Amino acid sequence: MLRNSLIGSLRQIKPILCSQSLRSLSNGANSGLTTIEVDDKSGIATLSMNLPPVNTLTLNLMHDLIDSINQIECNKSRGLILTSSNDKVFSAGLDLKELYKPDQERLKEFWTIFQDLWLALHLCGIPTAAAINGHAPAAGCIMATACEYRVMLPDFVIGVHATRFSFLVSKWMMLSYQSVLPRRIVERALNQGKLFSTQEALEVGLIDEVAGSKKEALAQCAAFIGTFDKANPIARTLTKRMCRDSDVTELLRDRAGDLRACVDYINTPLFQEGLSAHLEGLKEKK
Ligand SMILES: CCCCC/C=C\CCC/C=C/CC(=O)SCCNC(=O)CCNC(=O)[C@H](O)C(C)(C)COP(=O)(O)OP(=O)(O)OC[C@H]1O[C@@H](n2cnc3c(N)ncnc32)[C@H](O)[C@@H]1OP(=O)(O)O
Repeated sequence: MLRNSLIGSLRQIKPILCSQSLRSLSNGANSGLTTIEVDDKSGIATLSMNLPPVNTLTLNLMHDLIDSINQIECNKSRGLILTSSNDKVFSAGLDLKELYKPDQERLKEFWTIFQDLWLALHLCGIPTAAAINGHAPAAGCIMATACEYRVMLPDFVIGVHATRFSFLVSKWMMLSYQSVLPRRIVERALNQGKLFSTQEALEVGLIDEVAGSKKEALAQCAAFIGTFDKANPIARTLTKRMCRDSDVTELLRDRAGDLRACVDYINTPLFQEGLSAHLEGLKEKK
């Protein structure tokens, strides 16, 4: 709902018709795969992904994330921290099972909701930060880069390793990565299929800080959100959208074209064979 209004006019202040009262953050119509906790003192909302074992982005989890982001914005929270209830994995990225020999209509729905989630995070009017308390490969990394700040715990990996399995990424996914890292590093990392360790991610600037524990990561994210206290919230939101306008427009100008290209690519033998080998590799790990 919110996203549609933004798609109409990116520069407008979102015409939110939110009737919910502050802090009444129930998970209403969603599947309960996310939880929202609002800190009474700071007014900052922590949004946790809670889909065991590894927070794969299924249709339901993506739906719940979008719903939760909308709720948090509507309830005038001061900021949003995205994190995971799992202490080893932030998110394993897209649900690979949805991409293997897919039902064509469901695949379209799946890719469209992934586009929606990316837009929801990119256009979120309030300050956003990711407390990356576990591995964040592929779309897990893309979600983190859609936030404004990233704090990560040691000894995990983050990055877009798509080429390792003959996957490609859409241009808007690359732009997210490129909004955080210099283009030459993105080009190399994407082509290599590189997963950065926490320390490497800090050194290249993919993350902003390292934290010793989840509690510290949440505190560091909250401190970042606090840095906007002197900014007028409406001016801040409009400025954020202006800064992100070209990346968002890249997707919005031809969402249907992106969907077609992705569906076509996912159906190729090259993609399906790479995916099959990757799924086998995940099984054999055990
Ligand atoms: C021009 C047009 C452009 C065309 C582009 C179009 C489309 C291309 C699509 C490209 C999109 C890319 C974005 C993505 O996000 S794709 C997803 C990539 N993600 C991964 O490869 C992550 C794989 N997972 C892991 O590496 C590990 O699971 C881990 C996250 C490091 C966690 O390790 P660990 O804690 O040891 O857990 P397990 O490995 O044992 O996993 C537990 C369980 O979960 C299953 N699983 C893991 N990840 C996924 C996944 N992404 N999807 C589905 N299932 C997953 C794993 O198989 C285990 O299952 P079992 O317990 O049943 O064995």
